This record gives sequence, C-alpha cells and structure tokens, in this order.
Amino acid sequence: MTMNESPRIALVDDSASDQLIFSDMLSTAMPGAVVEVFSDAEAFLSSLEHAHFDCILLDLNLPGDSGMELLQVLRREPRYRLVPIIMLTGWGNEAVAVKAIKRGATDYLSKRDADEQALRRVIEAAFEDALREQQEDQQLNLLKSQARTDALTGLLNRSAFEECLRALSGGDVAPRSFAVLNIDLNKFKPVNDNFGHAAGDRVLKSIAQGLQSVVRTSDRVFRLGGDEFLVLLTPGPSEAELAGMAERIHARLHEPVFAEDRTCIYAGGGSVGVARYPQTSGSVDEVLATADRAMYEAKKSGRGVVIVDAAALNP
Ligand SMILES: Nc1nc2c(ncn2[C@@H]2O[C@H](COP(=O)(O)OP(=O)(O)OP(=O)(O)O)[C@@H](O)[C@H]2O)c(=O)[nH]1
Repeated sequence: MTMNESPRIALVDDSASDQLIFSDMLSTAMPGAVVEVFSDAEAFLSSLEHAHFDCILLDLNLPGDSGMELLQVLRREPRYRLVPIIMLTGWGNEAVAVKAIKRGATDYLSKRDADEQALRRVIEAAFEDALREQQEDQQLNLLKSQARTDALTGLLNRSAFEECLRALSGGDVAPRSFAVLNIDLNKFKPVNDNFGHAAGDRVLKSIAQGLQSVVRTSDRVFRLGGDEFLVLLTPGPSEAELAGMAERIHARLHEPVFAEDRTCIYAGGGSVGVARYPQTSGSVDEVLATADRAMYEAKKSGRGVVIVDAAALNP
C-alpha cells in the first residue's frame, strides 16, 4: 500500500465547518489527492459499492457511536483491512481515540492540533504503517504456503493433507463425499541407483505434473513423501467417473519419462489403491487406511488399480 501521486481520500465528518476546514487543509497538505466528503457513515458505506479509497479520515464524534461502528465495519471488510484510517478527534477525546486504535484505527489526529504539516505527517506515517503491515502479511502468507508445499514438485505436502483431513472430518458436520487414490510408484529406487538422484527428482516432478493434468479442478494432488502420492477427489465422483479417473491416472503413471538426452529413465508406472467415502464404512481415517491397503494389494497382485467397495469394478 504505497502512497501514490494522487491518493483517493475520504473525509467522513458531519460538521459542515470541519468539512470545509479539512478539505482546505488537505488540498494544501496533499496537493495531488482526490478528496471526497461524506456527512455520515451510511453515505460513505454506500459509496463503496462503486468507489475505493486509499485513506479515510474519520470523525470520531459522528452521531451516536457511528464513527467507531464504521471503523469496525471497515476492518472486517477484506478490502479495507489494511487501508489507513485516521480518526479525527475533538478536544478531550484522547481516551476514546486510544480505544479506536485498539479497534483497528491506524492513528488519530486531534482537530485542535491539526494543521497542514500535522495532517501530512499523520497521513504519510499511516501509509508507511499500512505498507509494513501488508509486507508482513505477504511474508506470513508465503511462509504458510511454503509450509504446505512440497519443495521438489510444488504439490501440496503431507501437512496440507492432514489439514485437509481435519476439514473433511470436521467437528460435528458429517464429512462430504470423497474418494482417495493412494499411489506408490513401482520400482522407483532403480532410477536413483542407475541414473542418479537428479534423474529420480526429474521423474517425481514429471509424475506430479502428470497427476495434476488429469484431475478435475476441485481435486487435490499431494506428495506424501518419497515416491508416494495421494489424490483426493472432492466431491466424490460416481462409480463410473471414479473408474475412468483411476484408469486415466494409472495410464498417465505409465507414460515414460525421458532424460534431457532422450534416454528413457522411467516407465515403471504406479500402484493405485482407491477407497470412497461414504461407501467405504468407517471414519475418514479408516477410509484412508483402506486405500493404503488397496494400494499394497494392487502392488502385490500386479493389478495396477484396486478399487475398494466397488465390486462391479473389481471383477
Ligand atoms: N530422487 C529422489 N529419490 C527419493 C526422494 N525421496 C525418496 N526417494 C527414494 O525413493 C525410493 C523409494 O523407495 P521404495 O518405494 O522402496 O522403492 P521402489 O523401488 O519404488 O519399491 P516398490 O514400491 O516396492 O516398487 C528410495 O530409494 C528413496 O531414497 C526424492 O525426493 N528424490
């Protein structure tokens, strides 16, 4: 939130004389600013349907408690969570101004002490604060997303998967339908042994891209670790769709992966165990354990795909 050349500033104040004084002061203090004046919270809020402001000067003494209420409404609104809001206070209002800061105001300025320099100083400082907060926010979001991402493939990682499971099992609300495909690559270790670890990484990345290319936008692909992947299909597809999806995934896993010199480094495919909720009885965790067992069964029997609780699909 940098202060641009011509910030849009809203002045919300019910006193006609203060509207004049502050509009005048703003035109000298911030010559490029575009200032819009509102006499009450309601008029200001309805203007937000078609306008956006970079900074708000808000009279703390609007009728009733509407100045403080407006402040809280704005801070709950994602667009205005970080926008500088400066409270204009009357004489002896410092205690209330401090309360306003606790409720999210960026700063306050006593009307008695206000002049062009003070106004400019407080607005510039508020923009700097907002910029700092925005950068901290971005860093936090980046850290959160890194913590949920597998660095090699860019897929969601095990901790993101656990988060997802908690949401699926979610408290008192019955989980929605879902299907889970537990995938483990076949004979992946020899890639590392024969072509080196970088070649193994190349295979894992290629498998990750392949999986992402075949699922629907509502589905999620995770790398749980090593050569173990998991696809979560939400909402759970019909039996026929699920069989089609499992087959597409299985086929995609079998596509050969080449080195830069076009040597084929992997074509081992994967074993896929599939379980569905609510068709597979038990809790969300039990459904996962079932998919895991199905994957081992697929690996042992060389069947490629084993779908549990879909007898018609597993002749
Ligand atoms: N290149 C690479 N290798 C990894 C990574 N993480 C784990 N591995 C290797 O992946 C291999 C996985 O072992 P296994 O699943 O037992 O090997 P596999 O040959 O696929 O065995 P089967 O599943 O029985 O066919 C191990 O050799 C790990 O060292 C990674 O991030 N990059």
